[in-house]
Amino acid sequence: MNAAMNPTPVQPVPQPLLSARQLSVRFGGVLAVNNVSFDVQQGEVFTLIGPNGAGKTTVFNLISRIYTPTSGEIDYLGPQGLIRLTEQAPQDVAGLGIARTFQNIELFEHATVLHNLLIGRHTQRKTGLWQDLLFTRTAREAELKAREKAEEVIEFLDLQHHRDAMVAGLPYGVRKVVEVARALCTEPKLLLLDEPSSGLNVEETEDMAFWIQDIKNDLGITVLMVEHDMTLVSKVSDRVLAMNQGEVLAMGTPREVQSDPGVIEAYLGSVDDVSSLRRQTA
Ligand SMILES: Nc1ncnc2c1ncn2[C@@H]1O[C@H](COP(=O)(O)OP(=O)(O)OP(=O)(O)O)[C@@H](O)[C@H]1O
Repeated sequence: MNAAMNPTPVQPVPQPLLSARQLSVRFGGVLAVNNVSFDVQQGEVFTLIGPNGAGKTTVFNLISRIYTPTSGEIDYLGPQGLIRLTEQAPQDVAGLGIARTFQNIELFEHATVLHNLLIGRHTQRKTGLWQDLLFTRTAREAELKAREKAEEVIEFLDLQHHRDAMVAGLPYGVRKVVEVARALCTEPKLLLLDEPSSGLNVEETEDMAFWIQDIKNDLGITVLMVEHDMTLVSKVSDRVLAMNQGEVLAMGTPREVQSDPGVIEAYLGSVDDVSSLRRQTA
């Protein structure tokens, strides 16, 4: 058999988990997002950075379906195959394997850590109201599975010590981890983290970086985050998308984006800021 009859096998290109195409969002006279396209690959940590008002949160809210784009679309490789995410109802997003945390923690303050996790898991429940009320076998099995998952996540994120504590009494850094835990209880394919380091001190931010790496490496979950702390961004991101005034400025590895002249000028502003960024990411 000659070489022409036995060609080198072509490696299949992995399908992106999420593909945003030419997204634009207009709020009255403000073009918050202008023709933004990007792919998020399966298993990567993809981070949106940019100065205040760049449009990061708006892009984030398009993915979690809080907003609908003025134009453009987002495709997503969900548990049932490729779907047009921008056509899904907001309340269906969690059921599609997309979980999120919030910049300002949104937990039930007067419930324990375990109960918050069980509530988070509720989006996965396939049982109906009557099954739950009558506590049928299916409902019992779902309840058992929810508890197993919650315990597994508590152990994974080292929250055993806080398992039965009221959220209201926990330090802020622990609450941030509980929010991540609640999201993980839904067994997401895509985890959206909105400024995971906001409000955390240096040590807590380092811990958060470890958790994000473990979530990616040990659980194989794809992470898309908005983040300002460049130390955290550089440590955990595979790729970074820098935005400014609603537009894409640069996309690439943290190092590539950080040395992009457009990013340095628009995002960092001054030479002092650039040196401080280099020190942080060295
Ligand atoms: N619901 C809204 N109604 C009107 N304007 C909005 C709305 N949401 C965002 N904007 C505007 O869109 C632009 C982009 O805002 P966005 O919150 O997406 O930026 P950001 O990059 O997340 O900023 P930050 O880092 O401060 O959170 C800003 O000019 C903002 O004022």
